[in-house]
Amino acid sequence: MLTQEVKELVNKGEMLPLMEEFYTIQGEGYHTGTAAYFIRVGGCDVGCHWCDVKESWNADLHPPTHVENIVDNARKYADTVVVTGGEPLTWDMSALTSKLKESGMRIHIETSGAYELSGEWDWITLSPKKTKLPTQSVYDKADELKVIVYNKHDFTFAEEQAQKVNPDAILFLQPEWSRREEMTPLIVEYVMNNPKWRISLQTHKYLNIP
Ligand SMILES: C[S@@+](CC[C@H](N)C(=O)[O-])C[C@H]1O[C@@H](n2cnc3c(N)ncnc32)[C@H](O)[C@@H]1O
Ligand SMILES: Nc1nc2[nH]cc(C(=O)O)c2c(=O)[nH]1
Ligand code: SF4
Ligand SMILES: [Mg+2]
Repeated sequence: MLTQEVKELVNKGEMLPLMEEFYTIQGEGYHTGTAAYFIRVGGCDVGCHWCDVKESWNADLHPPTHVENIVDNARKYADTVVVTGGEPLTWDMSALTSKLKESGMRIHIETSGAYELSGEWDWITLSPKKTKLPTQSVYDKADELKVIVYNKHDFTFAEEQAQKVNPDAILFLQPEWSRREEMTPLIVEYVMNNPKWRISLQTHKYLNIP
C-alpha cells in the first residue's frame, strides 16, 4: 500500500510511477535514428487493443519514483529525453520537465493527447486514439501527428485528425506492428497519392533494439 504522503507526491507530479528507463535510438517519427534516453511512465486507461506495452497500463505495478532521481539518472546518458508510457499526460509533467530543463536537456513526449497538456516540451508527438480523443491543448501544440494504421478506416481517421491539429504539425502514418504486412503497402500508396503525409516505421523493432 502507498502511504498518503506518496500518493500526494504522485498527485503533484513530484513522484511518478516509473516502469523503465533505457538509452536507445528513437525508432519512430520525425526524430527516427537519433539517440535518446527513454523514460517510460506507468498508467494508461486509453485501452488500445493492439498496444505494444500493455504491462504499462496499471500504474500500481510501477514504483513511485522521485523526479529528481529520474533526472539524475537520465543526464548521465544523453542530452535528449523521450518521456513515454503508458500515457504520460495521466500525470502532471511540470516537475519532471522543469527539472530536466534545469539540467539542460532537450525533452520530447510521446502522447495520445487524451489528457490536458502539462509540462514544457521541445517536441510533442501526438498519436491520437479513437477511444479517447485528444484534448485541444495537445492538438494546438503538437509538433508531429503520428496516426497508427490498423485497418483501412484509419486513413479516414487520420484525415479527420489532420484537420484538428495545428497546421505546422508534420503528418505521419505508422503501420500497426501486427498488421504491417497488410497495411504497409496501402500506406505507401496512400502517401504517394497524398504527399502531405510521410511514413513512420517502428525501426527499433526491425533493428532488435529497445
Ligand atoms: C506505447 S505508446 C505510449 C505513449 C502514448 N500512450 C501514446 O499512445 O502515444 C508509444 C507509441 O507507440 C505507438 N504504438 C503502440 N502500439 C503500437 C503497435 N502495436 N504498432 C504500432 N505503433 C504502436 C503508439 O501509437 C505511440 O505512438
Ligand atoms: N526505440 C524506441 N523508439 C520509440 N519511439 C517511441 C516509443 C514508445 O514506446 O513510446 C519507442 C520505443 O519503445 N523504442
Ligand atoms: S494510449 Fe498509448 S500506452 Fe495507452 S493503450 Fe494506447 S498505445 Fe498503449
Ligand atoms: Mg514503443
